Amino acid sequence: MTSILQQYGWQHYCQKHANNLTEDTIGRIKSVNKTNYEVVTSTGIISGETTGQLLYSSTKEALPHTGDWVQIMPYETSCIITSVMERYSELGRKEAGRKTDKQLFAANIDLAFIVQGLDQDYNPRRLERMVTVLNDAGIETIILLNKADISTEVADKTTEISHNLPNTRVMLISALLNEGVEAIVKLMIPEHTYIMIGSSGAGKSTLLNSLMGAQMQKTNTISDAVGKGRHTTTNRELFALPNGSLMIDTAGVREFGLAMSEVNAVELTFSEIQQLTVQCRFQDCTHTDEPDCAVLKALESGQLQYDLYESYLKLRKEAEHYSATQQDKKRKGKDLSRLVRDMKRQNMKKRY
Ligand SMILES: Nc1nc2c(ncn2[C@@H]2O[C@H](COP(=O)(O)OP(=O)(O)OP(=O)(O)O)[C@@H](O)[C@H]2O)c(=O)[nH]1
Ligand SMILES: [Zn+2]
Repeated sequence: MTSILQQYGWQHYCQKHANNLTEDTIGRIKSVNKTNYEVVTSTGIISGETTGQLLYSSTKEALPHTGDWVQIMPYETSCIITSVMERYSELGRKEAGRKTDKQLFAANIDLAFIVQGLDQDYNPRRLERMVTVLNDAGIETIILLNKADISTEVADKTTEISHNLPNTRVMLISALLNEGVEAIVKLMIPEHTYIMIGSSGAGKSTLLNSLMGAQMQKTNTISDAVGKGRHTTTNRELFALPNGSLMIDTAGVREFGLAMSEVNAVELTFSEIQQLTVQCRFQDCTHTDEPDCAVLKALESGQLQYDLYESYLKLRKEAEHYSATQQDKKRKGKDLSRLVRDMKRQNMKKRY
């Protein structure tokens, strides 16, 4: 019989980070509520708090987050978290109002599903941003275009996204009607951890419901072992699905700013542009004003679309800004938006 820890991916984690810890001293964070944690342990799902030392000696980022594996000391019916174990992936965003601080969403994720509705939620630029962030975090990504049942331009929109993001798998679903969900269930691997991200109203909870089937338990996830009727107000929670996989739901995530360190991630996302860049005359071409730039040529000929190029420049600028290295900082000096405007103007002149 698989233990509850195995169900929550302990063996999968051990394949990534070998260790000789025993199951009774470890746990996995299911949800976070300020300084209180819901922890999956060998004895069940219990509540926990960090030691004072961990709380006061850590940056926000280093504190336990949903999906984290932690070392614990059982204490009566709850536990004390003594340390956070090494993460194999982490997903974060830029903190509002701050320049480079990262706010973590979740840790130890194998694959991310970006859920976007084909209604007014549909926004290719936002998808590109999200894919870029996930590329940067080294997390495999699948785009789920939801609400296929009520959209009129399903084929056009799907083609547009597949064209702009050819390296990212796109799946069409209707979470509400349970269409396309079986295909998702099939590709999920037991013990692997998945996350759903997307705007409020995209259909994440509906999809989670579909994936959970009859076992949906969102409103009563707090273990009775804790004995408190505490209602969960967290917006990030790890669920064990009937298919043996784990899913983190991130309800209410509206803004998804970039917290990228790698400019390369932007290039990876815009593979259409990346393919052109190898044809530029200069290896360090910024594709903004250099002679014999293949990207600029493609823009002129209409082979490359302006909005995609603009999106690329914007994201690259953000990534460069975030990047800590001096070399990258030098490159960000150019007024890219003005440049794009000038180029558009030039193009208009040519046309008329
Ligand atoms: N027509 C249609 N409606 C859907 C579909 N999926 C979700 N909806 C509806 O869209 C609305 C929002 O869905 P939710 O699942 O609550 O969205 P969410 O992404 O969880 O939103 P937050 O919890 O605010 O982050 C609900 O009224 C759903 O019934 C779908 O495939 N088709
Ligand atoms: Zn170039």
